[in-house]
Amino acid sequence: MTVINKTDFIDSVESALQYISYYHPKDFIDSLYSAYQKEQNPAARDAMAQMLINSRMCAEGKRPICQDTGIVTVFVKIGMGVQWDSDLTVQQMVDEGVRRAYLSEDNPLRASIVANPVGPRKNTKDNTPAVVHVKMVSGNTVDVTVAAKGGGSENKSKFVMLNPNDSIVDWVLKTVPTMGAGWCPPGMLGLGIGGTAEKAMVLAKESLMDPIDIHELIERGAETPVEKLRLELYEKVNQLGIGAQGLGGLTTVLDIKINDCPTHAASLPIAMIPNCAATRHAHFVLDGNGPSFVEAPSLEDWPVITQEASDSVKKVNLDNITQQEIESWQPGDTLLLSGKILTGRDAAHKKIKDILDQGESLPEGVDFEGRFIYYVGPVDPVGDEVVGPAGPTTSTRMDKYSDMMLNDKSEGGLGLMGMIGKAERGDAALASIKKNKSVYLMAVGGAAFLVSKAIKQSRVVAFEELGMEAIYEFEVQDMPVTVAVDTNGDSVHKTGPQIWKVKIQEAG
Ligand SMILES: O=C(O)C[C@H](O)C(=O)O
Repeated sequence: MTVINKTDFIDSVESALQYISYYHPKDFIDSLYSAYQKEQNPAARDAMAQMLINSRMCAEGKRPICQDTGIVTVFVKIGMGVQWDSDLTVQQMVDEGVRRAYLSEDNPLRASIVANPVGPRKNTKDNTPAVVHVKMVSGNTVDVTVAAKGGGSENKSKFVMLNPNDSIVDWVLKTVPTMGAGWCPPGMLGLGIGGTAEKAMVLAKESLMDPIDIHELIERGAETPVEKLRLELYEKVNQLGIGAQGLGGLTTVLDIKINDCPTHAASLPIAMIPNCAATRHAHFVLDGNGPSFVEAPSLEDWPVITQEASDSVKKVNLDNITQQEIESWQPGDTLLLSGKILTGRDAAHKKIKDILDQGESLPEGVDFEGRFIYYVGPVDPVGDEVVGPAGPTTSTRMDKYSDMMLNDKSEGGLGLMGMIGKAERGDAALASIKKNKSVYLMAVGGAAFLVSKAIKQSRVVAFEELGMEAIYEFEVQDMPVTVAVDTNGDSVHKTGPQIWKVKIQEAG
C-alpha cells in the first residue's frame, strides 16, 4: 500500500504550474522551429520568430509565455492501491497547489477565473477552482498531468454529433476555417471521437497532453484507422493555408491528436479542441517517496533566433498621429508604435456600454477620442518590470462594441482612432472600421513577454476593481504590430489564407 501525503501532492502541483508557465515542452519548440524554418510567408514566419524569441526569453527569465496563464486542468489517475494521508479532497489539494503557484511572489501568474459566469463574473483572484478529472486505475501510484489552458483557444472548441457514416474529415475541414485565428495557430488540434457527448470532449482535451510526434508517424507510416485519420487531417488542415496567427502560410497545425473509444451504434460524437501557441502541460508520478518536481530543461533546447527586418517597417508616434498618416498604411505593413495607448477588454467594454446606456459620463481620464486601444489583460509586474507579460487578447470578442468605440462623438460614439489586438475582425467590425476610416493593428498572440518589453510606463486609469481587465494607459516604445485591417476595411486575415491556400494547391 502506497501512502500519498497531502503536502507532496500540493507541492508537486504548485511546482508543475510554475514550470509550465515559463517552459514550453521541447517537442513544441522543435516542431515550431521546423515550421518557422520552412515557412515561406514572411508575415507568418515573423510571427513564429516572435513566438520562439518569446519562448526563450521566458525560459531564461522564468516569466509567463503568455499573459493568459490559463484555466488549470488536471488529470489525476489514482492507483487502487493508494492510500491518502490528507484531510483535503483531490479537488481541494489541486486548488491549494493552484493558489500557491498563481500567487507566487517571484513569478505571479494572472488570475483569470471568474465565479458565477452568468453574472456578476467576479474574479476569484487566485485562479481557482481548477478543472479536475479523476480516474481510478490499477497500481500503487498517483499519475498527474497538469495543464494551463488559454481562454482564446478554449473558446474555439467544437462539438458535433455526426451520423455514423458521415465524413469526419469533411466536418473538420469545414469547421477549422470558422475558428479564425483566436486560437493562436500554429498549435495542435485534439480530437475526441466516440463515447457520449461529454466523454468525447474529455478525450479531446486529454489528447492534447501527448507530445507532438506527427513526424515520427509520417516516417513509420499509419497502421490503424486512427493513425490514417491523423495523417490525412494533418495534411489537409495545413492545405487550408490559414497559417501562423491566421496570416496565411504553410503551417496551421503542428500535430493532430486523436483519442477514441466505443460509442453507440447510432452515433458518431466528435469533439475538437485546439491548443494554442502557449502549449503548457507537465506530467509527474507520485509513488509515496516525496514530491515530484519536473526537471528543468537546458536552454540549449531553444534555437537562437533574431527577427528579420522587414522592408516596410514604419516608425509611428501615436502622440501626434494624424488621420492622413493612418490612411497611408497598407495591410501587412509592419509598424513600430511609440507613445501612449489605452487598454481595455471584455469587462471594460461592457462597463463602458452600461455607463453610456444609463446616460452617465465615463470616469475621469477615460477619453478615447483620437487614441488607440490595446485589447490586453496583463500579468502583474515583478522586480523592475513596468508590467508583466502583456500580449494581445482576441479582438473578435470586442467586435460588437465597434460602433460605440469608433463612431465620431457627434454620432454618439467615443471617437477611437484605432485598435490593437489579435485575430480577425468580423464583418460588422470591418464595416465600422471602413465607415470611420479607422484601422486595426495586430500584435502576435503567444509573444507576451516580448511585447511587454516595449511597454515603458503603465498606470491604471479606471475600473481598478476589474483587476487585469482594468483600463490602463501604457507608454510604449517601438511596439511591433502589423496592419491587419486598413482604413478601407481590407483585412489580411481574409486575403492571407486565400492567397496561401491557392499557393499550396498550385505547389501540389
Ligand atoms: O485572456 C487573454 O489574455 C487572452 C485570451 O486567451 C485570448 O487568446 O483571447
